[in-house]
Amino acid sequence: MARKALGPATLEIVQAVRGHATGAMVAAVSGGADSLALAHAVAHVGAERDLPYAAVTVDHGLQDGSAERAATVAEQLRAMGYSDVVIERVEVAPAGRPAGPEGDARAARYAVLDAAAAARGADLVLGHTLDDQAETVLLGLLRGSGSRSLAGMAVRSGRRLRPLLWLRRDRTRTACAELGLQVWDDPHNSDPRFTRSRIRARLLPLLADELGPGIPEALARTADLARADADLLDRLAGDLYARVLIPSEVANSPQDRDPRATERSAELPGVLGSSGVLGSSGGLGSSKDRDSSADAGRIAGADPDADAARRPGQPALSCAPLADADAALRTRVIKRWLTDGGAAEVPYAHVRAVEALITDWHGQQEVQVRGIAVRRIAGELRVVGKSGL
Ligand SMILES: Nc1ncnc2c1ncn2[C@@H]1O[C@H](COP(=O)(O)OP(=O)(O)OP(=O)(O)O)[C@@H](O)[C@H]1O
Repeated sequence: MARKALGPATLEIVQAVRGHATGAMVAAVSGGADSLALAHAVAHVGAERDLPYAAVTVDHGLQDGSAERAATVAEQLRAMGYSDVVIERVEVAPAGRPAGPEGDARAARYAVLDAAAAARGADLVLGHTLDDQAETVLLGLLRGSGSRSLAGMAVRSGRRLRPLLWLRRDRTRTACAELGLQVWDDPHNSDPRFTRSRIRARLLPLLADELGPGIPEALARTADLARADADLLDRLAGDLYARVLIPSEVANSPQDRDPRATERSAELPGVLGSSGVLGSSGGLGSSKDRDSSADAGRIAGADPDADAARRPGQPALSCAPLADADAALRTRVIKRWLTDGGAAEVPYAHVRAVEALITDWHGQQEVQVRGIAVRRIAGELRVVGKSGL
């Protein structure tokens, strides 16, 4: 690698990598300005510290000429001093899957990038910048997400390292100009069909025009604060989950059921016919023609049908301690339990409907979540089968 004086933007990026490099590194390089500037810095720091370094570029095969582009990126990397350069061709699943082609491409990309880093015992070094972080936070806000989503990306997450997360994107472009690197601009990044592209190209510039500079930095700060909160809450929720989870052997044994629920349901014959929230068979109203005494028996665990419908090997959740818990922890526990139980994705409304079985219990029927059906039986939440949702 040529050893001439580094330009100011290049030096900033090298400093960022110096600040986080602890061992072998694999740079993930798309050929855009962020990852090319990053790749240069990884090679620079690897050489000066005698750390092994490699680079991977992923060809998703989604655009014409993608193979040639990947070959060009590989050439640029070798010219920077890389001897270990890998072009990974990935198959992206057909459109129509829940994540869509973008999500599929991302999942396939991360799978090969993570594997390349793991095979070398290296950190996977990614070129996300502060602007990417700001866009992520805005996307989360606009979707009505919780603090985990607002938390965006961490500089380090396992083997994944994002040393440029506190640098503005224009610095990487300037660095590439300083280095004489030819940058590839992904047409997807400016394609107005993608929400992220519109946020990048229109919304953030509009916010800067209307509110002045510093918005991306403020959003990145929001991510940092939200991440600290989300980490704490996730840890506390993990502890609570361990306390309220009833292993499947116990959950499936009728004699271990909470007798208080039996008493309670016996006191509530008049409301036990209420229809399950979000159930495919009904809305929120009560179905008057149901046999409330049969429901009372089912909730008390005396109905053999309820036993037959229960999924074997599925742990239950104890309702009483969850009723006393803070909502932030309760909803996290519910979401995790539903996901562990086989729910594909859990929309907020479904978490709230399951939560109502704990906090607003009046004998509801089963709640249908994505992929599974949940009921409260004898003071426990149980997965009782698959849902049609
Ligand atoms: N085709 C690719 N090959 C190798 N690395 C890539 C590729 N595309 C993206 N990367 C890596 O991921 C970083 C972020 O790129 P980009 O924002 O396009 O991807 P992303 O991972 O989908 O990000 P996000 O999670 O923000 O959507 C790049 O700087 C680069 O390090």
